[in-house]
Amino acid sequence: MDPAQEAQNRETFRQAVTNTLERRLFYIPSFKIYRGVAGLYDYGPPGCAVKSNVLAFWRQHFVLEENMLEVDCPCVTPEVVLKASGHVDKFTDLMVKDEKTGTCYRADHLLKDFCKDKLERDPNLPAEKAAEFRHVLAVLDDLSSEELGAKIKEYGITAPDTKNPLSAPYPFNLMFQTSIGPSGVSPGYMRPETAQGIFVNFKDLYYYNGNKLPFAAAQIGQAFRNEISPRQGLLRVREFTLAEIEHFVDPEDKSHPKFPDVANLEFLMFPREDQVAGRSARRINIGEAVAQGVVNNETLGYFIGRVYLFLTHLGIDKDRLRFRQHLANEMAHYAADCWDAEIECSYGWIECVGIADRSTYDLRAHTVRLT
Ligand SMILES: Nc1ncnc2c1ncn2[C@@H]1O[C@H](COP(=O)(O)OP(=O)(O)OP(=O)(O)O)[C@@H](O)[C@H]1O
Repeated sequence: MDPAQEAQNRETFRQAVTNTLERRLFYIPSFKIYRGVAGLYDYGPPGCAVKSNVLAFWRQHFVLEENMLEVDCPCVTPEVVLKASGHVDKFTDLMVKDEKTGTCYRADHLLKDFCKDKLERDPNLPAEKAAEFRHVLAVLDDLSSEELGAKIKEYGITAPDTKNPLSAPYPFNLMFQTSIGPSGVSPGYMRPETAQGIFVNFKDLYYYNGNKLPFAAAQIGQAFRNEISPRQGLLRVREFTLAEIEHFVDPEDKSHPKFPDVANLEFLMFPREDQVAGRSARRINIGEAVAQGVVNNETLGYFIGRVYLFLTHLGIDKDRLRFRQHLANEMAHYAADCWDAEIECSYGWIECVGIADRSTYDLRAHTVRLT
């Protein structure tokens, strides 16, 4: 089937599924009677039931089976915590503005849409150009602000709704700001991740664990990100439930006693080198990936394996599940190595779980702030 027809069929199928889910109240655009707010959704009765089943299984698979220490921390977080963690200065996406209307777009999304559209819908695209667009898609997350701006200019990309020219890309902080208390002098943010609640409690949790490493702490709760232009339905929203684990390990010894339990698993992996070279994801044995240094250490490998088991038990097709290593620039400000579990759906490969070796970044950051 030609690519344009395939893209059209995918769109029609997705529309049908979306309509059914909305009609049956799996989810509803929030504040719909007031015309809604982009990126905010309510779950109706069946949606609540699915969500609560998934979270119950998550708690069983990770927290209970691994004896993790569960915590439950506030969503409103004082600025000092998120300043120390780096989120105030670095939790940004690159944004471009329609120069006439001021409408904002995520710069990387516009470039991605442009390249995908050319590849899918232009039957006369020369092979050389097709290879170039494929390369841009492969390294998209690695592009700097200047490189993104240059590509947008080179390809003549304009605002999707008006075709007006776009500004140069600039960073936009994704956190919702607020103030704590009536005086307005105590700034705070709605947490963009639940992990910081675990890090600031590290000392007490370590004590609770008998002053012994390794141990893991877990938290399920709401996270808030003021996404620039949310789309893709429930996949990219401004408030969502995160289930996070922080596993604390001796930085000099990242072996994991239960690694042999997962070492024989084999699944699709997409290491950094393969992405840059334009190769496809391939089946790799996780034991070998760790032995060859493709995955940095046993602890990271163990959790990649456990996430694979979690997702496939939930019913995710193993042929549509891959673990993709972050490119060098793509990694969040805190990560030393990072692998995303991505699931292929009608929007393409979508990140569903991030598994990062955050090294000592967070504990150091809070320690430095307090000394
Ligand atoms: N706006 C969002 N809406 C829904 N889920 C999200 C959103 N942002 C992140 N997630 C999910 O939370 C997980 C952990 O977030 P993480 O900080 O790793 O995302 P991220 O790498 O910042 O996302 P991206 O780079 O795509 O913006 C992701 O794997 C993703 O599944």
